Amino acid sequence: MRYFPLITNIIRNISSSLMAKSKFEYVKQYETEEKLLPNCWIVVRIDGKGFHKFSCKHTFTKPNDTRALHLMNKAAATVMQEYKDIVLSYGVSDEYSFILRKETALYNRRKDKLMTYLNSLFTSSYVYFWKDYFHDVKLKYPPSFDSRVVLYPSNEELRDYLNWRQADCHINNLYNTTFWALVLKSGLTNIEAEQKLSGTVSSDKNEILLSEFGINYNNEPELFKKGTILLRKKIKHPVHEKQRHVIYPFHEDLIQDSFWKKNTNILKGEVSQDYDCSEVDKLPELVMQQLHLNNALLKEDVKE
Ligand SMILES: Nc1nc2c(ncn2[C@@H]2O[C@H](COP(=O)(O)OP(=O)(O)OP(=O)(O)O)[C@@H](O)[C@H]2O)c(=O)[nH]1
Ligand SMILES: [Mg+2]
Ligand SMILES: [Mg+2]
Repeated sequence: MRYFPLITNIIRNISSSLMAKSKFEYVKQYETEEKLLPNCWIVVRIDGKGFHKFSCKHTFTKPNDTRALHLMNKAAATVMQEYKDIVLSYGVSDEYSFILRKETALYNRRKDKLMTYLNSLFTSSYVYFWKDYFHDVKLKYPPSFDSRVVLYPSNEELRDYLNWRQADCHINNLYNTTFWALVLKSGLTNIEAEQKLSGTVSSDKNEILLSEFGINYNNEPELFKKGTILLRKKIKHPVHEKQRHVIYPFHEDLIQDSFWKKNTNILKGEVSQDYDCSEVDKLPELVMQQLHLNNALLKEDVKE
């Protein structure tokens, strides 16, 4: 009988902790969830936090670092492979926009779920694949990205959104190309270069590039001038000829109607389209990786 008080104590403790669970659970009611409007295009745009500093710390090439841009594309392609309702992604500099088809029912269109899953998969992929693009350049600290969701009710607004981002890419790239030519090739200070460019229009910058540096801006890489459009395409595997879905990078003008006439599936909300990539040896590296091919292997296989 002398154990009785001990046992009652234990029972009291267990029951009070059980009660505590239900007593505290009311806080769950404070959670809210936002469902995105039906029948609207969903755009999730992510952007690197403080990439001005990040690019300096990791000695990115100025004004464009091809390794960094390809790493961004790899991270975005990883997101598209996971989320099939993304019909198009557009990337430039330290940002990427993901376009989900109007009808998507992914996570019941819960805003928090969509935004945080896309962002965290992008961010972890950026870190995960870092060494494949930067090799012996060590990642000095963990990068992070912000994200926002924007809804567009019409195709016209969606197209204008993408036009806006690509026009921004063009304006910034023309400015940066001229600015860094003045600093790195003519020895101007940053302030002098800024002063020289203030008040100039596009044609003035084209003229400076051509007359002072012999650079024809039109011949700059499309990756820099247009950014990257990722689309899901069905292509014929170059070796065993089976149809395969891949995320394919394009560096084209999406402001033109011709882009939308070629890629009719996007506005219809169809997630992929057949693509005839007849020039096998010109397959982008990003696609080669998805087909588990490397250049040497491909050449051998194609010869056979
Ligand atoms: N050198 C170099 N810098 C780059 C490259 N891509 C992006 N950056 C840098 O990243 C910056 C991105 O611009 P923002 O996103 O407006 O600025 P941020 O510093 O990231 O600041 P927040 O986005 O407001 O956190 C550019 O201004 C560049 O400094 C690149 O290829 N080469
Ligand atoms: Mg940024
Ligand atoms: Mg940015």
